[in-house]
Amino acid sequence: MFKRLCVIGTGLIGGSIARAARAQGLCEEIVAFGGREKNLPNLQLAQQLGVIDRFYTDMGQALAEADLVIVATPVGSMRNIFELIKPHWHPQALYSDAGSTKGSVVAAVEAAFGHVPNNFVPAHPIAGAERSGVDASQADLFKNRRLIITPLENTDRQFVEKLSNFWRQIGSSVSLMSVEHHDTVLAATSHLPHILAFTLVGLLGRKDEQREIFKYAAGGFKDFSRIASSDPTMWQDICLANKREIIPLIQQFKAELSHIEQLLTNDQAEQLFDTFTYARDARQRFLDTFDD
Ligand SMILES: NC(=O)C1=CN([C@@H]2O[C@H](COP(=O)(O)OP(=O)(O)OC[C@H]3O[C@@H](n4cnc5c(N)ncnc54)[C@H](O)[C@@H]3O)[C@@H](O)[C@H]2O)C=CC1
Ligand SMILES: O=C(O)C(=O)Cc1ccc(O)cc1
Repeated sequence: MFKRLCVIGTGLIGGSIARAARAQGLCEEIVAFGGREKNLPNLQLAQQLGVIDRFYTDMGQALAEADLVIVATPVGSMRNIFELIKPHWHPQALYSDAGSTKGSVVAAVEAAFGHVPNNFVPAHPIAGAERSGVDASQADLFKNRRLIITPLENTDRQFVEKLSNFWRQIGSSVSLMSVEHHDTVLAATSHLPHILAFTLVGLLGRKDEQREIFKYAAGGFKDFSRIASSDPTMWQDICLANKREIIPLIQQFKAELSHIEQLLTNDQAEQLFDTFTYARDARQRFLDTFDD
C-alpha cells in the first residue's frame, strides 16, 4: 500500500491508473500535478469525478510525501517534467512513467539528472484507446492487458518488484525486457500501424469522393481506421522519439507494397494468393500462441 500516489499527466492513462489504484485500495490518497493553465479544466474535472483527491500547480507540493510518482504525459514533455521533479527527488520514493517509447524517456531522465536514478523504473502499459483526457479514463483499462517494465542495470530490484506488484494488482500481466528490445517491438506492433492508419485515412480524406468512401466503409476499414482518431500530439512525440526503429520498417513496408503492386500489374494471381495466405497463417499462429 502506498501512502500517496502522485500522477503527473491526468489524462486517459494517468486517470485510468488513478482510478484503478483507488478501486483496488492501493494508496491512501491520490494527487496530481497541473503545470500549465490549459491543463486546469482537465484537472478540475478529475477532482470532480473523484479520480484524484486534489491537484497542485507547484511540483514541490504535488510531490511532497508522495511514495509513488507516475509520469503519464506525452513523451516529448518528459525531459521538462523530470527537470521540474529533480529538486524534489526522494531516494525512498518509487518513480515511474507510462510513456509509449522507452529509449527516449530514459534519455530524458538522464539529460535531467546526468544519470538515471536507481529508483526510476521505466514502464509502458500496452493498453489504451484512441481517446484522450480524464473523461475517457477507466478503472479497468489495464485489466487482462500487458505491462512492460524496462529496468536498467542499476535499477533497484526492490522498486521493480514494487512496481510489478502495483500493476499486477490493477490487472496487468507484467513482462520485463530491455529498453532497446521494447522500442524495436513496439515500433512494429504499435508505431508503424498508427502511421499506416493516419496515412490511409489522410489519403482517403483528401479524395473528392471522401463522403462516399466513408459512407460505404466496411467493417475492416472501420476497425483499421479507429486508431487514426488518436491524439496527434501524442503520436507526433512517439514517432519522433522512436524514428530510428520506425524508419527501417517504413522502408520495408514500402518494398512489400511495391511487390504487391508488381503482382497486380503482372496479374500474378497465384503469388498474390500465396502472399495473402502467408499473412493469414502467420496471424493465426500469433493468435494460437499469444491470445490470452
Ligand atoms: N493513449 C494510449 O492509448 C496510451 C498512451 N500511453 C502513453 O501515456 C502517456 C499519456 O497518454 P494519454 O493519457 O493517452 O494522453 P492524454 O492526452 O489523455 O493525457 C496526457 C495528460 O498530460 C497533461 N500534460 C501534457 N503536458 C503536460 C505538462 N508539461 N505538464 C503537466 N501535464 C501535462 C495533459 O494536460 C493531459 O491531461 C503518453 O506518454 C503516451 O505515449 C501509453 C499507453 C497507451
Ligand atoms: O487504441 C489502440 O488500439 C492502441 O493501440 C492504444 C495504445 C496506444 C499507445 C500505446 O503505447 C499503447 C496502446
